[in-house]
Order: sequence, then structure tokens, then C-alpha cells
Amino acid sequence: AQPGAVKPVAAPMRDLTWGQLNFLHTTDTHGWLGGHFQEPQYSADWGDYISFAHHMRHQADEQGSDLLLIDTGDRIEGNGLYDASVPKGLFQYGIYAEQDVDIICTGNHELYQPYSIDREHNTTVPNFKDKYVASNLDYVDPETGHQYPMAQRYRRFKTKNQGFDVIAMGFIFDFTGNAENSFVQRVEDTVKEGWFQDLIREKPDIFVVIGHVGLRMEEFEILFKAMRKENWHTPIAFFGGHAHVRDARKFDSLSFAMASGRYMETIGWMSIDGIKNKKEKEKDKGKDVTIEAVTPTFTRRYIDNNLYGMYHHTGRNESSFDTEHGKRVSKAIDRARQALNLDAKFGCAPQNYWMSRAEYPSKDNLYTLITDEIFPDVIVNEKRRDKPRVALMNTGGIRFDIFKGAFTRDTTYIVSPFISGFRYIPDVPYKVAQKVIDLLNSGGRILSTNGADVRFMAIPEQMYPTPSMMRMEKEDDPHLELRDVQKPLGNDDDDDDGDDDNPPLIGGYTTKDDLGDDGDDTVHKPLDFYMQPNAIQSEIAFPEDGSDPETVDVVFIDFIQPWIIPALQFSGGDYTEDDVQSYMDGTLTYKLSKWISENWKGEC
Ligand SMILES: O=c1ccn([C@@H]2O[C@H](COP(=O)(O)O)[C@@H](O)[C@H]2O)c(=O)[nH]1
Repeated sequence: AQPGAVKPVAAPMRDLTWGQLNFLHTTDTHGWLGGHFQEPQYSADWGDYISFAHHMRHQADEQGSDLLLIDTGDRIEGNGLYDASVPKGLFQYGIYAEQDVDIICTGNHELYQPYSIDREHNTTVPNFKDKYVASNLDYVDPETGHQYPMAQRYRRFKTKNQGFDVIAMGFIFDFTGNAENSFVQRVEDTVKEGWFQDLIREKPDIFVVIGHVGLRMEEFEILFKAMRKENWHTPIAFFGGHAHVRDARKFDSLSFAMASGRYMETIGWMSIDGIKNKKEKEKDKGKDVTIEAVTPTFTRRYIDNNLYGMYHHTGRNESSFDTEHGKRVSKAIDRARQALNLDAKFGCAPQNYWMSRAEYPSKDNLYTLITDEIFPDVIVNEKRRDKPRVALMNTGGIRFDIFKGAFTRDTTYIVSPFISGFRYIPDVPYKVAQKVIDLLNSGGRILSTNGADVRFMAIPEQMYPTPSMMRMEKEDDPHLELRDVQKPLGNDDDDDDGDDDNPPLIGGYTTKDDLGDDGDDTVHKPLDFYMQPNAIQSEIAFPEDGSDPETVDVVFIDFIQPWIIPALQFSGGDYTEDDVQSYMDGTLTYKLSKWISENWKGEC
């Protein structure tokens, strides 16, 4: 772990089940290679993960099973380690590449900016060579316009110990927000490609389909159906991401999918037993047993990313766990963090502000802080200071909670990593402008059928409800409170009895998935989760007498322009992109850090 990170706490643990073929899975790490400094259960860093994987591979070798490492993208954006350097990712790419990942693919965050697409193309793909798979993603050379696969479309290889013949593919969901030097092919089109149709007729021992795809999105279903149509008997293991949730889904008795959370909080574990290799299948045929009889068994665990759990699962301890390689990488992270001055303090948060652990609006809710305190101060165009205005942003633009205490350079990027600034449409009749926020929050179908799916403004966890989310108690409450759903860990352990042999439960993920509710490796106390709106709004410089203004400036974070224009049109405003202007200089990230340094001056 990094110097200064809180130590993990003891907790009741569930063991890992090993099979013939085993996997460790990371996804949506978003630059959190240093781990979580303030949350004990997620405080291991990338160096620790390297040591962990080393011991687990060793264990696999000893027992003659296989272990593969998977990563399903969104490795960047969301932490100072990536975002604070110029150019972005100066240290991140090299540190990440120290882990020996066996199958790796791309996420949407690698594709938002031309720069990060180039880095993927000229750095990550060469770093991982034949391990990188890009089944529906092309790179487009900005100079020549030449379009070609970002990496190989699939990977076929034999596992080290069992000699399983594996065919692996790597997808990204049908993402449309990618920059022009990339091309994402819709999955429904990829499955019609000749190479795909030929491949799925092969008879490997197992297909491993990885993707930056939420398990409840349709892309994996399309792939599963296309594959099963031509290949009834080959097991398929899916690894997904993007939705930032722990989840597992069973497609049929031979196919299983898991997703492993976000931000280096979770390391996914899947094991498969009962896979038959070619020789065994032939033997069965001799005994007149048909190959239909192959029924693999799948298990999954969501490992909390901390050293207590890593010691537990490897049977090691403080003196026997670290490898030289792991220690070297932890040191490199520390050096990078210092070079980037990530601990530089901008201010002291007077309390915790939660994204979804507190209801919106409420005094502990981070979005309430933004609408009530930050926006009124920072959303100002000097020439239009006195003009009444509504200022809008999407809740997905905020990525993490603010904890009481030091708010650092690192925290700034953790909370607000994007480079979005503010635009506006001047002098919109208020009777038109006032309808926009409701359309963004509840006019889902109207906007979505017009190509602006409002789910994609919200935090990823809310985009595709999982079984955890379904476990609701107050179904008709607009600010739905969900009990027992997965939420990050809190230090609110009021059961502490100080008894280490029988550790008290600490708040954290209590995942429910298609296999049940015993997936988390750590038994947690559930935390509350409140659904948040897709977008929030401040009304600024409105008439003091409480009357409605005639017109307002509609100011919005640039990311939501594709929703704002149709919402204005549905509200009766005849606006197009041509009416949009820049409102002020500076990104949300910059405005936020400036506000904090001016307003949270206390000691911590
Ligand atoms: O510039 C941006 C980019 C993204 N968002 C929000 O993030 C989610 C996607 O998050 P993932 O990590 O890819 O799951 C997107 O739907 C937006 O809500 C943003 O606000 N600004």
C-alpha cells in the first residue's frame, strides 16, 4: 500500500474456490493505481496487486490449474495519477503495464479524447502486444484516414498448465461518444462479420469474451445468442465492466458473466471446473458419452482490494507477501504521486459529502453542495453577471464522494476528472427553460427515442439496474432508498466490540447477483443508497421578490449539450447548436478547486 494510506481492518472472510481455470479481473480502474488512501478496505495499490497475482499464479502452478488476468478497460481518467500530469498519463501507462495481464481491451474513457486514443494505440497496445484484443474497435490514422483494427480481433492460446485451448475476444459497448481517430463497430454488426462467424464455429475448450460492457446491457446478450446459435457446447466466460458495479449473470448452464466494480475497490475472481479438453472429450466419445455432457461449474468472488484480504487468500503475511517487483511498483507510484504533488492541500472539507449515500437534496449530499453553494459562486460571466440564469450539469460528471478532511490536488481529479467547461444559450424565455430539468430527469422516453438517452447523464451505477439495485424497499419513492445495495465502504462501524477473533462488520458492498448474495469476499454491513437525478440545476440571480424572470441564460456543462438542445426543443424553444456560445473560461474541475481553496480554509 502507499505511504499514508489507512491500514485495512479485519473482517469476516469468504474463501476463494479454485477450479481448473481461474481468473483475476480488474475493470474501470480509472487511474486509481495508488489505491484508496482514506478507505481501509480498498487501500492496496497496483504493486500489491502485482504481488498478489504472483502468489496466486504460483498457487495455480503448484496445483496444476491455470490463472489468467483480465482487464476490461477504463484504465484512465478519474485520479490525479492519470489526470494531474502534463501530458495526462505521464506515469500511469508505464505503471499499469507492470502487471502481466493476459487479456485486455478498451473502455470508453480511452476513447473520449484523440490524445488518449493515440496513447492506447502507440503505448498500451504495444505494451501488451498479443494480449490486447479489439474485436469491434479500429484506429483511424489522423494523417492518412487509414482505418485498421486497434489490435488483433481475437486471441487463441493454450493455457500453461492444463493446456486448455482458449479463444478470447475483446469488445466495447456500442459507444458513440468516441473521438474521430477511432471507430467503434456496433456489436450487432460485428457478429455478422466473416471472421466472427468463422471463429465461433471453432471448437476451443472455452471462449473467453471480455468487454467494456455492463452485464445488463444488450451487447453481451447479442454476443451470447450469436455464439450459441452456431456453437451449442463450448463454455463461455464473460468479463464485463463500464457500469461500476459488482455483478454476475448466468446466460445458460455453460456460460457465466461477471463484472468487478470500479476504482480498484474490487478484484474479481472467477473459477471454472469441469472444462474438458480435446483429449478428454475424445475419451468420453470412446465411452459413448456425448460431449453434451460437459457441464462446467462456475464460481465468483468480489475481492475487496486490501492487504488483509490478499494475505488471507494467499496464506501469507506482512513479512512474506511483498515481492520485489510489487515493492518496486508501489515505490514508483509513490514517486509519481510526489512528482505530481498530489497531496498538495487546497482546503479542508468540513464534513463528508456523498454522491448516493445521502438523499438529494440534503445537507450531506454532494450535488446539493454544488447546486446550493458552489454554482451560485462560480457560474458567472462578468458581462452578464446580473442576468438571471439556470446552471445545469449531469450527476455523472461527479465521480466520487468528498470525505471530511484534506481536499487535495488528487481529490480534485477524483471528484471531477473531466475537461468539460460551460456553455450557454442567452435569453431563453423562462417558460421554456424551466421545463428542461424535468425533461432531463423524468422525460427519459421522449429524449431517449430522439437519440439522447438520459441514463447516460447519471452515475454509471444507476444506468443498468442489477439484482442488488432491485432489492428495493420503497419502490414508489422518487428518491428511492435502496437497502443492502452495493456501496463503497464507510468507517461508520458502530458495532465495534474490539474483538479481533470475531471481527465486527464494516460497511461495504453487499452484492446480490444471479448466483445469490454470497459473492463478496468480505462480509459487510450494508450501506444505504439513494437514487440521484440525472441532472441538477441552480437558479442564480433570480428576482429577489420571488417572481419568475422573463428570460434566463441557460448555462450548462458542455458534456450535456446533446441533451440540452432537444430538451429545449421539446419545451417549445426553437434552438439549435448554432445558438450555443462559450459562457466562461475554465473547466468545472478548475472552478471546483478554486472554490474550495477560497471557501474551505480551515485546518485539517
Ligand atoms: O466527459 C464526460 C465523460 C463522462 N461523463 C459521465 O460518465 C459516464 C460514463 O462513465 P463510465 O466511467 O464510462 O461508466 C457518462 O455516462 C457520464 O455520465 C461525463 O459526465 N463527462
